[in-house]
Amino acid sequence: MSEPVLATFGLCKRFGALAATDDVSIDLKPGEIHAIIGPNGAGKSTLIAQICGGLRPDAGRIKLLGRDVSELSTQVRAQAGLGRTFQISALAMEDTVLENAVLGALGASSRPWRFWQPVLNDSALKETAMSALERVGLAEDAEKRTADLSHGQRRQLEVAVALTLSPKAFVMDEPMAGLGAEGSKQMTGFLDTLRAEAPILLVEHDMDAVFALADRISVLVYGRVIATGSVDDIRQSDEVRAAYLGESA
Ligand SMILES: Nc1ncnc2c1ncn2[C@@H]1O[C@H](COP(=O)(O)OP(=O)(O)OP(=O)(O)O)[C@@H](O)[C@H]1O
Repeated sequence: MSEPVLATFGLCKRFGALAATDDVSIDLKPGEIHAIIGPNGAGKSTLIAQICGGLRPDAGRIKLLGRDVSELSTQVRAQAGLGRTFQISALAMEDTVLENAVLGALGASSRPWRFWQPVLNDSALKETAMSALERVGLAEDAEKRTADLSHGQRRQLEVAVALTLSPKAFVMDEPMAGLGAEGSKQMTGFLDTLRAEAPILLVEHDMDAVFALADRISVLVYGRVIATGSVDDIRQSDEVRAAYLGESA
């Protein structure tokens, strides 16, 4: 069986008396999309923040490609291959599409920040950024102001920014949010192709997308993983239906 690209071991995070994540051990295997679902407040964002380095776990470890990254900063984890997209856009709206992508590529660059040279004159960074924009179908919009993109295009740009880091694993927080039916369908198709590049840990409320994409689903309820399995396993689980799916049925 193939080694996981990303794995958590017993992650815990408490906010006062509340266990936002409680002994969460999940993994992400090469080529797969592993979806994390759960009701509002289940701990999904807390889990992602711990994996990506924004929140320090009270207990537990995180490994990326077998390397313990638990003590590393968000930026170093990104440079080590953790590609992240956010629930709320982290793009600079007044900058162009290309500038946003170049800034992403700069995060991956191991060269020191050459502030005497305008970033956009760095042809290597620009090339990396343009090739990421091409991958997501935004090359023709490179000179547009990011604020002038549609919501769906901004989501694609976020993926392009993550792509500039040549990620070994993606962690995506609700990439379908606000996209509408057609946009979700397009993004679903895109993520389906992206898994060949790097596996995706996908937090998503859009169950059509989750059921279409996920190789495995883990269900988080009150900070605990109550089930992990295939789409069929999860759909047929009485425990999951009672705890989660039943809510919206
Ligand atoms: N900084 C914080 N301080 C206190 N409580 C917090 C903090 N962050 C999250 N929580 C609480 O921890 C629990 C888990 O929150 P989290 O945002 O991780 O859930 P979620 O599954 O991502 O929810 P949603 O689907 O609504 O995004 C919630 O009860 C939330 O109120």
